[in-house]
Amino acid sequence: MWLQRSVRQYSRTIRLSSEAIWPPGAPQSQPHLITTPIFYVNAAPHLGHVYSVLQADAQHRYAALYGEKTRLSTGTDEHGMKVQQAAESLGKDPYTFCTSVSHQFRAVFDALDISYTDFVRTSESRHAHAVNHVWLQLEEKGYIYKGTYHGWYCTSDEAFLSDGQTAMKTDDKGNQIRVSLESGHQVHWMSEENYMFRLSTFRPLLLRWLQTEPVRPANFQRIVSQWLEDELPDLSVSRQRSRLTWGIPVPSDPSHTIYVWFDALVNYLTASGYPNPHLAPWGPSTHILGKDILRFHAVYWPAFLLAAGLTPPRTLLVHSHWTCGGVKMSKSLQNVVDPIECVKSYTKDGLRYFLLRSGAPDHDCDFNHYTVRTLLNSELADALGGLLNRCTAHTINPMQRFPYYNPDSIPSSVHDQLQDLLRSLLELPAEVHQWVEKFQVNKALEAIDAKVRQTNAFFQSQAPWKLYKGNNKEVAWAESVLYISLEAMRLYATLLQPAVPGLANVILNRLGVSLAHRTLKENHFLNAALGRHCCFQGQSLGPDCGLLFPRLEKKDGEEQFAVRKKDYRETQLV
Ligand SMILES: Nc1ncnc2c1ncn2[C@@H]1O[C@H](COP(=O)(O)OP(=O)(O)OP(=O)(O)O)[C@@H](O)[C@H]1O
Repeated sequence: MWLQRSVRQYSRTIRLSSEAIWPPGAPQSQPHLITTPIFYVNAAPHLGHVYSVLQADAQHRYAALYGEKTRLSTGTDEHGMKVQQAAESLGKDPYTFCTSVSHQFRAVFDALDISYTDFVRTSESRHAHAVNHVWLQLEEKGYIYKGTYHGWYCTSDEAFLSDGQTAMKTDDKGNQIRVSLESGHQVHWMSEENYMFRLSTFRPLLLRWLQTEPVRPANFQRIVSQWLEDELPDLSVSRQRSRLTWGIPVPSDPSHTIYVWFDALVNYLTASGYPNPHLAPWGPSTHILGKDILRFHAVYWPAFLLAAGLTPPRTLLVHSHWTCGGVKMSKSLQNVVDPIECVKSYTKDGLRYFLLRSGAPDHDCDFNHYTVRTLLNSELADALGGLLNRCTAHTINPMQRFPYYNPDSIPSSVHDQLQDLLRSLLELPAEVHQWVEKFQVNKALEAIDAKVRQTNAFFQSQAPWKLYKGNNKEVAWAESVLYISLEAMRLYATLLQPAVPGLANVILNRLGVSLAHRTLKENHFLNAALGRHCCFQGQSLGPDCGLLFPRLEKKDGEEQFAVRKKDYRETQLV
């Protein structure tokens, strides 16, 4: 609250006529906003972009498991020099070029079942309206002034850099060039009269915000703390229009174009409906982003929000990079993997599972097809698919139902093993919750996989198919083993919905679980084993779904597919 200005103060500074755009109505409260970065449309989407979006989608779907309403916003960042140049090189006008690439991003997100509730294009008029509005507020409050920027500019990253953020390198032609230390891209000296934002003023407030530990995992929070140890220079927030025409003009001075990162970051406000006076202005937000854009989100963005009298982000969830041959997968290096090709090879849920299960937020991961195939075969085809098949196969479950659990049937020799299994199953939702909170969905999936294997081992050790041939007590124990395994499967499928919604849906349909029983809110598992009523006992299974995830075979030449590999090591510095 110490950061939030009143709605009245916020609306007092409105100069543009919002009434012309939004009809009058009562302000509505805003559900928590989860966002991906918006993606720069200078080239087609690759697997790295998909990873950011999948992480956000998993957070959004996970909140829904607990009945929490969130919104998920993504989109495309369409202004700036790189897009202007990419369009020129193809002889297209920038808007036509942006539209076609933006559609490609959207098609990829749709192919992966990303449940976004808004897709913002920065070329939309609602976005220009939001950007103008923020700019005018900042200008009116004296946070924007005209000055002269002297310093390094990296067009590739659209970033202003200090001397210390650059280094000299020798390019492949033997020339000495200056590059950004962070990205390796070449920088150029720039001296230009433009508009400056008083970033320096906001250092104390940013330090206070940082005390709320908004940046996760902790290693990235430490990086931001280090940045804020030094004084912050003011930030150039415009380019002369004569140099950059493809962008939003400064509202009070059309001879300048608004800096592309100022423009892009405001997309999060656009997604919240800002500056619609009939909506609550800006609620809690969680931004998911790659580590390459941490400074923009952890320094500039909260400063812009604070300057506009709005609350800084509640959480920044930062992830590391996918690499190809040890080098960051990136559009400009062209060492990219095509997500659509991957969906064709591994299925939508296969790709989702691999990326979320293998990608780690705190360190880079290398992509290769052998690892994908091995992981999916082991965890989805063999372990998860195997368990589903075991407890639903007609030979083992001829009645095709959840059987009754009988505590008197438990053999004394199995007592400890059963207690262990039940305890670990009942602890699983809390364990998963803790990993998701820490932005370690990979660990959450690892925990689920471990329990799937434990359940498989339990099933195998009890061999219910043999017990069915024995006495009444043995048959009752066989039914109890089946009940526990089906309930475990129901738990896994429920918890897997945020990561692999399609596969989870297949499992829950096969188990005959109604939509009302698919959340974690007021949904209990293994009730009968805990001596409580369980509505699933005696309930029929759903229709047979066949193999859950057929094993993947190695394809000839798969090493080449989708990796459009120029010699990126050579091009890295030019
Ligand atoms: N290799 C990657 N691994 C993980 N995430 C990535 C990767 N590349 C891009 N992203 C995600 O997409 C966001 C936008 O990336 P961007 O559009 O700059 O892609 P890029 O391929 O690095 O482009 P360029 O080569 O032009 O710098 C990143 O901040 C990050 O969230």
